[in-house]
Amino acid sequence: MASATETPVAPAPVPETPNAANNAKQPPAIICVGMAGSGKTTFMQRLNAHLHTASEPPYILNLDPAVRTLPFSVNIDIRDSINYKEVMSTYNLGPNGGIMTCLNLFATKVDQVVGILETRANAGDISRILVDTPGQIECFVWSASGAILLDSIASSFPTVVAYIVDTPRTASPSTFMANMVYACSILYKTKLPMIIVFNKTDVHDADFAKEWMTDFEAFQAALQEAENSKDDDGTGSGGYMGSLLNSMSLMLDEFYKTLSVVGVSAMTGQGIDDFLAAVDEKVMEYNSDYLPELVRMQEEKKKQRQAEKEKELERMMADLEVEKDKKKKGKKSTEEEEVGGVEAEVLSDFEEGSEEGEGIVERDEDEPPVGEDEEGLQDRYARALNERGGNQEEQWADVVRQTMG
Ligand SMILES: Nc1nc2c(ncn2[C@@H]2O[C@H](COP(=O)(O)OP(=O)(O)OP(=O)(O)O)[C@@H](O)[C@H]2O)c(=O)[nH]1
Repeated sequence: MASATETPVAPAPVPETPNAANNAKQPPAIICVGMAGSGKTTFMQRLNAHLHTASEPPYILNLDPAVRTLPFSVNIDIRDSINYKEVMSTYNLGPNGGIMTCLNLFATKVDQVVGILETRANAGDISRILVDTPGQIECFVWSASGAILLDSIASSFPTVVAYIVDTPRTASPSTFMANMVYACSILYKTKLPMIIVFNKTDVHDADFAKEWMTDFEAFQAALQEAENSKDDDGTGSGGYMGSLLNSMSLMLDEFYKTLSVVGVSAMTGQGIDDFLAAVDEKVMEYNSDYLPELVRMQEEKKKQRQAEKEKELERMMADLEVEKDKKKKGKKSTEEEEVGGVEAEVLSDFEEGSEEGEGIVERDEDEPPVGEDEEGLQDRYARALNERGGNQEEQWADVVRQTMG
């Protein structure tokens, strides 16, 4: 079976270094992630209706290729450019592989998508960008293409992740903890400001969750109670599970401090204003904490790429030099062959350890006797000096020029 990774994955586009001042003025992008059935689509529908009523129309982006129908109109839809069923059958993929492959294909168009968003944002006719994502969170958050899409949006717009939680199904300490660990992993992966949205509060109030997140002892008490009985999953939390949850809740205490928490009902619209207030708060956090870090990281990447380019150039130049040297050497050895081998002649003049001369090279008959040549040169200097007037230094310079030249 072909794997999703065999299909083209977008070469990580290099988002332009974000302009901090410009980014701060852009409308916020809200990325809705959450487990299947948590109510992402219904939440987006409610948010869309709410913003339209307030005459602040959002711009909607759907990144879920597998969704059949959406109860609101979408401005950019992954399904318009990629057919999920066709991708599955072409590449012989299962549902998750199909989603990942669609995202991979769509990520190759991310520049166009961000370009469209920027044009609309600059025209000033959108208040927020809402992004719906597949319920299979890992297909989006942990995939290369998901990261490319997120990074590209986040480098152009103040971006906030809204993690939607199905509140009634999170009422037991163990499922609550599992959800929080998942949220923590998303925060760790995206490094974006996050809002935990406890949805379906019309069915189950989210106060218990807020309490567990702020009061460690309250969570411990709930844990103890679950240990003593069977929790609503019928699994219980006794034994090692209890102590594991205990330690995890301690660890997550720090994580909770970085979050905004709101309870909403996508069905009734309750809590939507609180959510929008939390978005404004997180946009401030994006501008103060995330953006400078993003700029720093992208500057670093740019430098790294520049250094790599320079290294590549150096290597290329070195290769060229080697080629040149090789050519020169080739030429020289041909010349040497032509003149009968200069090196061979030199070696024959210095017959090391030979019986006749013990390493002393005998001079040819036509060579002047040793020392005569040097004396001749000195004589010539002296003669020239005597022939010239002027001070000694000038004379000497002239002589040197004459004799050497
Ligand atoms: N009572 C109640 N039900 C809700 C609420 N929000 C969503 N639901 C229901 O939860 C179910 C799942 O909602 P969706 O919006 O499709 O959830 P989703 O997260 O988009 O699902 P996937 O696209 O499959 O990941 C639907 O039956 C909704 O009607 C809510 O606030 N209250």
